[in-house]
Amino acid sequence: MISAYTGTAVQAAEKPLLEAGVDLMARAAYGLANAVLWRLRTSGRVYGSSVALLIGPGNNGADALYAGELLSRRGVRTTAVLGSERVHGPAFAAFQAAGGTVVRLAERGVRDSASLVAQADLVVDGLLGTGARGGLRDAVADLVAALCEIGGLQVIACDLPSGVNADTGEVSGVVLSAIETVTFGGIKAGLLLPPGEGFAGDISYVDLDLSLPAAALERLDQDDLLRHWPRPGRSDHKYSRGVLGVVAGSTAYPGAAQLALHGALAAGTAMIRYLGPATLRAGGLPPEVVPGASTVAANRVQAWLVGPGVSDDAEQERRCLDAINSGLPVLADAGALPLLPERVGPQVVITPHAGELAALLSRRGHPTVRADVERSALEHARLAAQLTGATVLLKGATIVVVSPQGEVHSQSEGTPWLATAGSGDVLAGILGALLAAGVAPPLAAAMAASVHGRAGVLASGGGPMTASGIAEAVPQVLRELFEGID
Ligand SMILES: NC(=O)C1=CN([C@@H]2O[C@H](COP(=O)(O)OP(=O)(O)OC[C@H]3O[C@@H](n4cnc5c(N)ncnc54)[C@H](O)[C@@H]3O)[C@@H](O)[C@H]2O)[C@@H](O)CC1
Ligand SMILES: [K+]
Repeated sequence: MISAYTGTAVQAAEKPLLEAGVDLMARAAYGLANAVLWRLRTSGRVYGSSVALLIGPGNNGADALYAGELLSRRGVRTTAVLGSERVHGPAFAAFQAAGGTVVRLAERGVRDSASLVAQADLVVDGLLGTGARGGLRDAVADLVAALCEIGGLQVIACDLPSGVNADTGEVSGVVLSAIETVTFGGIKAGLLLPPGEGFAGDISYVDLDLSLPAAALERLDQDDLLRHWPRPGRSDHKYSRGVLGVVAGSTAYPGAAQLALHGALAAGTAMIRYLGPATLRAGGLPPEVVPGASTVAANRVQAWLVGPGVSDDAEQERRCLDAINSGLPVLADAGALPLLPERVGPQVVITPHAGELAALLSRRGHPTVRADVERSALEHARLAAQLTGATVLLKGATIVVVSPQGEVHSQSEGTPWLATAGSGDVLAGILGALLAAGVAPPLAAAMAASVHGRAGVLASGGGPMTASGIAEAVPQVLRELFEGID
């Protein structure tokens, strides 16, 4: 499990150590300098290479300056570009004493400074850290905009990419994309949330031995999947493993039902009862799927998956609503989202993409458009969880899961190739399988997101794939997970 924290929580945890005289900054700078040295070494040489340091007014700039001091002492040509008048005095003095060159943005100007920085082998972004309020401003913003336009820079972010909110991952204004972020004391939640994660690159963690509070966000890893993924025991039979009821598809969209069913079967559901249009029931279903009784109440299941491909079909919509109101664990996706009652119980999971979440919030008196959700994904997912009472899985390159109790997960194992028609239906199937097996909604949502992403990577192999391909890859992902146990 990867745990992440708010900037405020990390700062509060630093306080007692700082008061006890522990030089946390030296440890942070040492970790940062080592990350830079490793990058320089793997790309050729350390001695004689050049590193540009972008320096802001606070302790984040100080970390970068102290790292610059260490690099200078290793024979790296270091140039600090000071973005503001204010700079951490002792760090600045140490950097100069080690032979670092200083350039002031106000004197050198944006264009000249940008071309100087662009010539360096590596750039360290030490402009803003956890003390930032909003994004980069004025000439510093212009400098970063110019650097983004030049492109191709190898940037290492100090603690977090400047302009990314440490707590929420929101991005204000222009941000330099890093190949790596070296973060101190605790991984900041904003590095694992969209859109901030997209700027962070690889995340390296420098442990400062802080006593941290409960995590603000958790990300499941391979061990968590292995620990929690349901596997049949010797005494299990097809019913005891959890029966899933599926209300999906319509005459207009039969494919969505197929994909959701494939997803659920691939993820290990041993018994599925399907409710849908007669055309699909009469031969269009995977052979493993059992046609269910026509009403929700007449089917014995452990969980429901409702909504994929449900459109303009009053009978299917009625079933979706009955399933949502059944009191059983239920995943409501796509066509079921507009049918969601004002409030539901915590056994309900919804899986909107940004546009669907915006529509759901707008229907509940919070006018929202897709771009708002994309800009501050966590805030909107959290609001939807509070308003509806459901666990919310917000789809995207980084998937965010928020429970009505406020637990936050994020997963981003996927590949951009996953953005393909039907991919969400397969995800719904995987998640439905977990709910039917009795996994609690927030954990089920995070595990489904993780396995869907992994299956996408496997199916893609670096190229295009189909949604069916994702479902076909799921058993292999699980086989690799279970390898060597039992
Ligand atoms: N507390 C500590 O001793 C440690 C802190 N560490 C570093 O310290 C950082 C936090 O330091 P600070 O609290 O000084 O925060 P920052 O380095 O983010 O600087 C905040 C200062 O910048 C100014 N500022 C805020 N928003 C701005 C904006 N949008 N544009 C321009 N200026 C703005 C404000 O004057 C504020 O005082 C962490 O990110 C980390 O890099 C590490 O060295 C580990 C130990
Ligand atoms: K930074």
